[in-house]
Amino acid sequence: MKINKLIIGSRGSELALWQANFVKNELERKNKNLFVEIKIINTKGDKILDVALSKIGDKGLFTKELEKELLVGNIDIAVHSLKDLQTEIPKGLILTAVTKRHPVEDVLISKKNKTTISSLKENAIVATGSLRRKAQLLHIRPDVKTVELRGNVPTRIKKFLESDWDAIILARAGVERLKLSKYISSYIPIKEILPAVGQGALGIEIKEDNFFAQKILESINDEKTFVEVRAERALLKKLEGGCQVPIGAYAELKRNGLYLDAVVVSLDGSMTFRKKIRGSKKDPEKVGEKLANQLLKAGASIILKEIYNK
Ligand SMILES: NCc1[nH]cc(CCC(=O)O)c1CC(=O)O
Repeated sequence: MKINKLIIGSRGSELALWQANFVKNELERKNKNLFVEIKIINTKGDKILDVALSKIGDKGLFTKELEKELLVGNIDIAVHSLKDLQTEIPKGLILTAVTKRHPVEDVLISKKNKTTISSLKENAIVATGSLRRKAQLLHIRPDVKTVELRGNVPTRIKKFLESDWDAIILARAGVERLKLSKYISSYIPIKEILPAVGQGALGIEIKEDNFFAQKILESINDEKTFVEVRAERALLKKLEGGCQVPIGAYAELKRNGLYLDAVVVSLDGSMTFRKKIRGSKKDPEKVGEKLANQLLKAGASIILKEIYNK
């Protein structure tokens, strides 16, 4: 009996390892005689911990080292949080599969249960490193003061508990995967804060000529999620955004079509452009590009120009 082996490369954070182990277990469950090993690879994003993400401004901060290892053949599979994976995949690599999405929304963590964005006290202090969260939050609550927050998910929660801040915002997916749900005060409705493109899904990258890995990974691909995130990623690509731009988007494949809802917000929250369209699931990229163009035309181009020129 032949035993086949695949090597997953993963960042070393607790969340990344949870995700890599999830993929390993799913692959081994669905493919008898397959053995999957996990190899930890440190990325620039894991090393630079004292600078605001928005200031490092480097696309592929959490992914480049993993991609190098793929290209030289030291690993077969890179597992990423899809939202950290840049829209432009390097030559020689492909995004071959995405896993079924976790609930996509962000959550509010405060020191009191059930706190929501609207029930935060006046002039509350909210910590977040994400321009997307900050801008959308300020749009609803211009009185709120935001402060920078970085680090892995458990570190951010720890920093929060030791601080005098009123709340922090995190992705529901990461908090729930690490079994930290008891800290969640409320789920933030999509109509208040749109998630990051790809939030809640795992993106699986391989070398384009690794046909064995490609075949095996079909077993864990979720086609519905793939169609949704293709629309979201096409929108982001058209808006030329990396992970550090105030853009939120959420696509949903329903019986009667592919819906895409997206927003571009100025950094201080004062200006916002939000639109939703429905298109065909047969061409998700077209849906993403169409909505991006509509947003640009409506005025989002002013916001993006200002940000990219900085
Ligand atoms: N930017 C870091 C990051 N990348 C993926 C997740 C959570 C998992 C996901 O959204 O899929 C997080 C933490 C967070 O934003 O709270």
